[in-house]
Amino acid sequence: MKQTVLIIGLGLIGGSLALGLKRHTDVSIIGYDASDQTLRTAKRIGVIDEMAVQMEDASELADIIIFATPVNETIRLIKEMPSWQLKKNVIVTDTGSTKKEIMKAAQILKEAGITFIGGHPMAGSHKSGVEAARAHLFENAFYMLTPFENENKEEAKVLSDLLHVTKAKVVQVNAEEHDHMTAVVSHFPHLVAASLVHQLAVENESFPFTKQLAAGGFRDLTRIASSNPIMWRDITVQNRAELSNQLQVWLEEMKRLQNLLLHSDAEDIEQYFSTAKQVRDELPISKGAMFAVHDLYVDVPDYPGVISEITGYLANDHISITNLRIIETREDIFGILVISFQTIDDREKAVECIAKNTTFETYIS
Ligand SMILES: NC(=O)C1=CN([C@@H]2O[C@H](COP(=O)(O)OP(=O)(O)OC[C@H]3O[C@@H](n4cnc5c(N)ncnc54)[C@H](O)[C@@H]3O)[C@@H](O)[C@H]2O)C=CC1
Ligand SMILES: O=C(O)C(=O)Cc1ccc(O)cc1
Repeated sequence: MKQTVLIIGLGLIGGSLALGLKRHTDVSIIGYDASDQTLRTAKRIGVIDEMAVQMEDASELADIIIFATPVNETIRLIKEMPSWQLKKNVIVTDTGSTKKEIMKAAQILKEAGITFIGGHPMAGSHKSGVEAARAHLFENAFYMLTPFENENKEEAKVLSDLLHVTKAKVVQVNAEEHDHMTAVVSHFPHLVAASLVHQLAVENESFPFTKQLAAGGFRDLTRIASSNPIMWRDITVQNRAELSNQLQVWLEEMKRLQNLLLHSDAEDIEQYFSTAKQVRDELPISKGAMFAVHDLYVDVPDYPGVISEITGYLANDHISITNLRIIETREDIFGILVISFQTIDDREKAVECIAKNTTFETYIS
């Protein structure tokens, strides 16, 4: 039976879900966004099948309603929902980065006999907006569902089956556990990234050249500080208690580091980095999670036009690249061209394409 899915909020996550869910042949996607321009763009670039002019009217037609709005806005809309005309068996879910406050607000839906199952795909990026949406965003990433305890087992199965097509790994957790774990691996790191950028801004006043030197490590560590401030304001406000606990743990860790710096010998300092390296190296990094960048290294001779030659071959085979840089070029020897792709699949096609057209060696770090 054909399912109608209404997605409210057509930014990075709502747009990516719409594109992912379109892989179902028997699902029709209606989209709504508070921004008229976003709504029109979503229709024009084929992210949604139909535009909803009024959210409340479209909700009458939906079997599944997905809120992909900033988390404070999601709570506001959930509170309005009992006055909407909805299908009897509708399943309502969201994609918000926090779950406790959202589940608390959704009590009102439970009391009105409307099924609500919280959701959070653990994949995304610092980018926002419908133009950044990608069908493959959720591939291999965990997608957490937070149904009310001992409720909606069948509906959770319907939702999992629907989401399966995105190739995400759907798991169920409770909202408290969710907010604790995401504070550790996502929300608190965001505060640290923002604070490092603030530290650089202050430093830059006395040493303006510092900013120019902010390369590799600093950029890797602070990429997420370029995310949407409104989204992170809402997440921080909703997960304040967990974040404040994490901050306390961090301050204690910084105290330990301060002692190490001031009083320990080189061996203990090395041990600190070794333990961190070991734990970091053993992290189970999922292939598709988060903002994946798949680099391909190409040994290229240093002659004029070599880069356009390679990008030309890739363009002929319709392989999109997301970034391009050269590390180390010296006259008369091979340089290393690093090409970034959005998917592993694109990178594999690029390896074949370069092998077909050139004698340049390619390798993956
Ligand atoms: N960006 C990320 O990496 C991830 C974000 N999330 C969560 O997903 C949700 C959406 O985030 P993004 O897609 O990144 O944000 P976004 O900023 O790209 O898109 C949000 C969209 O919601 C629309 N919107 C705002 N208020 C609205 C309202 N009242 N009615 C209808 N539309 C409204 C905006 O116009 C915008 O198009 C947030 O709750 C966020 O916490 C979850 C996982 C990853
Ligand atoms: O850009 C990144 O690496 C992210 O961490 C994206 C992200 C942002 C918010 C989430 O709730 C989940 C993932």
